[in-house]
Amino acid sequence: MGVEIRVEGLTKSFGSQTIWQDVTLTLPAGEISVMLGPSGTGKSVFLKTLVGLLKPDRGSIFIEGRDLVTLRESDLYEIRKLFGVLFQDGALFGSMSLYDNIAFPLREHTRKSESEIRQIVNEKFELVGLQGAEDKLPGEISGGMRKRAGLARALVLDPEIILFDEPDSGLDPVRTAYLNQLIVDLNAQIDATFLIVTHDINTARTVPDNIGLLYHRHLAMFGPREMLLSSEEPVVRQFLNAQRIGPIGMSEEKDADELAAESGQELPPLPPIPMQLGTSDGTVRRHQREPGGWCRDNGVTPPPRSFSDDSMSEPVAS
Ligand SMILES: Nc1ncnc2c1ncn2[C@@H]1O[C@H](COP(=O)(O)OP(=O)(O)OP(=O)(O)O)[C@@H](O)[C@H]1O
Repeated sequence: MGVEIRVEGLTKSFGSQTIWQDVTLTLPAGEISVMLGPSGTGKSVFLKTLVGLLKPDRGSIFIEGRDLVTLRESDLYEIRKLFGVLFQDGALFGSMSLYDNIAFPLREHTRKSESEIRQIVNEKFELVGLQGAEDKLPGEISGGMRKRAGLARALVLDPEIILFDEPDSGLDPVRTAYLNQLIVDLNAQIDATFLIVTHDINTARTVPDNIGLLYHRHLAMFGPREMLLSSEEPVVRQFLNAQRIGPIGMSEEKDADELAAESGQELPPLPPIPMQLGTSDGTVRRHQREPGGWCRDNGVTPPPRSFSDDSMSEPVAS
């Protein structure tokens, strides 16, 4: 069914380098959330902290009423079983067939028989559309297939929460579109809580229920997709619309001179809010919101032509 993750006042640093501080957000149960941010803002560190691989300096991560940050290693082990993680490169063992890679967590963490394992592994192969590739080695398949195999492995212990670390990295736009569709279909089928770290603006604009933006060592905003896509907040507006004008510079923040030079320039209008990507068979996800619902409920007028079919054909350059 998916579980809620409530993050409160989370702060992480390495030595004297603060990565982010005071991050507070709730990943709603069963919903798809995306975390965005310029390179190096600590998105991967955030994922690793959620799953308990890194310890924060301060703050709490509540899952099912327990604070992960204060748990002993033995209890943390139990909570970690709720998570499936798709790492950037799939993190597959190069010398094992895809079948053995995907069976690995079941052989390591359960006492299931080989025939039970076969049944589960076959089911996951089918779920990610990799039937027939069981005997291949990771080096023999394309990057897109490796991501699918990594996803099948992340699913094998039936997680309640799935973390995707840049699922689209290294994929061409067509493969990214297929993977995004798989993510949405999967969410409809298994109803787990999804968090996706991505750089891909089109993914961020169309796939999730919620969007977060890490910037300059803090969480600039987190909330429903329509809230961020209609936001006039300069950093959010610049990032989600892939524009040069705004506070984000080439390496970090722009300095005062750079900002002054831009001060007379008019910002391009907000592009239409696209329709959210639906499931491939038309079934409605349990947490899917009605298009325009957030804007209407909050008295926000969305940009012209939002939520129309032609808004889908206007991808934002990323
Ligand atoms: N184990 C570690 N020890 C010390 N510093 C680290 C460690 N892991 C990450 N960092 C630093 O934390 C910062 C954030 O890294 P992270 O990989 O989370 O960024 P990111 O937002 O995911 O970047 P990108 O979008 O480029 O993948 C970087 O400056 C990185 O060098």
